[in-house]
Amino acid sequence: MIEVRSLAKRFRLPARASKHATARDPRDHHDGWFHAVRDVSFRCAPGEVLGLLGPNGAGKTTTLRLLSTALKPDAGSIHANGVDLLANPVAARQHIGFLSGSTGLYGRLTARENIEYFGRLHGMSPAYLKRRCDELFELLQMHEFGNKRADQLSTGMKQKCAIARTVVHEPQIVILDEPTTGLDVMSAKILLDFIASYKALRVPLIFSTHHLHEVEKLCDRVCIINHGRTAFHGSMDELRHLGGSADLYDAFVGVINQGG
Ligand SMILES: Nc1ncnc2c1ncn2[C@@H]1O[C@H](COP(=O)(O)OP(=O)(O)OP(=O)(O)O)[C@@H](O)[C@H]1O
Repeated sequence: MIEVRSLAKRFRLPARASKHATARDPRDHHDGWFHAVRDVSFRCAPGEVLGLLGPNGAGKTTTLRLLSTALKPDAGSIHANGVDLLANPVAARQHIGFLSGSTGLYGRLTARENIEYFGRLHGMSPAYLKRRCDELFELLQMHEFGNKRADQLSTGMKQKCAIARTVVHEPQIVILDEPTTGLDVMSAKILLDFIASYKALRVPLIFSTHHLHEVEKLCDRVCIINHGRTAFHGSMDELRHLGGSADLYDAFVGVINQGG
């Protein structure tokens, strides 16, 4: 079980920017800091997929970077099965697979070499790594371009490769930032099936998206962030019936409008 409580993260603003702080975004203080994430809480149990939603700039990527321990929060806690991830972020990273916005692939290596490289960094043995690569190539349907250099791959191919790299070491927590960006319909379907397969593995998976149909299809639980705060956290059923209509789009818009 992943439990995130009251996370907060602020960024130092350049002097000129803080002078021009606007009243429009409540996170924009006149104190020289931008309070990107102010109070975010949610949980995700093994076998659950949690969707992180919110308007552009709401704080989703920052929250996922905090969760992955790439960024250190100013306040709040993150526990995985009762273990405090922030107490030992280096050890925590061994158990986390984090797909960030950038693919982070080495252009001169082939798709397969990239995945193998990251597997070796995680200390996987050659036999285990081969088995795992074969499995990922099958699941993500990557055979066609496995031997192509990463800098010659299409956007969608790169994204599949980046996802394979993220999960090569069979992490106990999977965090994906907008994983279907740039994927065509067929590739997105392969990826959505791949995400769904984590339910059977009982590995908690958290992903951000702007696509409500993906949430509808995959998620057990949803966290909606607005202006750096959790505006809604609950099950899909709770979200659907929030405003009386079963429509996800209406529910999402209602949560955002209510929060201001
Ligand atoms: N390093 C930083 N320094 C200053 N501000 C930052 C920094 N990183 C993020 N922000 C600001 O924090 C806010 C939240 O950004 P974040 O990338 O988390 O949003 P998001 O919800 O992922 O948005 P999107 O849906 O557009 O990807 C934005 O206003 C962004 O400009």
